[in-house]
Amino acid sequence: MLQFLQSPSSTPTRLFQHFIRFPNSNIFRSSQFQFPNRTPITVSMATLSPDTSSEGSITHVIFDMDGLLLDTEGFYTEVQEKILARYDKTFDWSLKAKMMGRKAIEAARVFVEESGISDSLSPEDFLVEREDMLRSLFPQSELMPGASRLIRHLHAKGVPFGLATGSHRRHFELKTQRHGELFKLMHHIVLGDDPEVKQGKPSPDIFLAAAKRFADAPVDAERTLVFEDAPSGVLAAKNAGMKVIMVPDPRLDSSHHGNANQVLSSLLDFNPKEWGLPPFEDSES
Ligand SMILES: O=P(O)(O)OC[C@H](O)CO
Ligand SMILES: [Mg+2]
Repeated sequence: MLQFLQSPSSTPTRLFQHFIRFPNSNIFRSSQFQFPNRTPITVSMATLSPDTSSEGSITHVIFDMDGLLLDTEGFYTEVQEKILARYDKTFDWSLKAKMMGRKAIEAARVFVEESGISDSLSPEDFLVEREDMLRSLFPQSELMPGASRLIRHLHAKGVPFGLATGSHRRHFELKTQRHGELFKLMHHIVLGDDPEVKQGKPSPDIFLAAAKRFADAPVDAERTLVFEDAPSGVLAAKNAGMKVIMVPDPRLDSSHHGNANQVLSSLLDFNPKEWGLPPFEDSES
């Protein structure tokens, strides 16, 4: 049974789920979720089969962090909803989709311009305003379902893996302060304020930098598998020539799924064998 978010304030309940398998073996999953105090939403999600060129070939793995390993995207949403409410505006998922995964200043520019408040609030002032609120929330960050299991599995099997997050150093430290033991298992970590990351996702900079830092670099981009939750991150991985599995929030519009090689509802659904990686020992996948 899948779990979604571990934060008690945002945990949805799955009301029902259907799976339909089509002849090309793509699986379409339709689920209805009930979020606390909200009307139920229905999510249809394609779990795309990996294309044949990726099967059996992955040698290295790169993880995104926010919204993929850590349940932190809700903090950004909460704070940005509060800021926009001051201008009698609503923060919705179409704007969220354009911001997530990006470097802070790049996301800030999108926020003030797309919401139409750039005459009243500069991107820099927006970052200052949200900073106090975020700093008090980030230490509460919880792991996403399946994150610990997957990281510990890859580590135990000797598969090289690293982290590539748009988060800058100060935020990274706050978000991971309760999860240091797990993040220490990463071979290396590339942050959004790394000098080599000239442009944030969807530029490939951060994934190219992460690929260069493996002990056995250079690595083959086509044999590198990225896990991402954000549309900008999926594009960044594809722009780097890598394979990408998207694990999106169910509220993200499914039009953003198309660029990924595979879309999963949860890291718990990942099947390493499909990608030539050692299978989990606690299940048949
Ligand atoms: O999703 P990440 O880990 O690249 O982080 C990006 C921002 O900090 C949050 O959207
Ligand atoms: Mg992310």
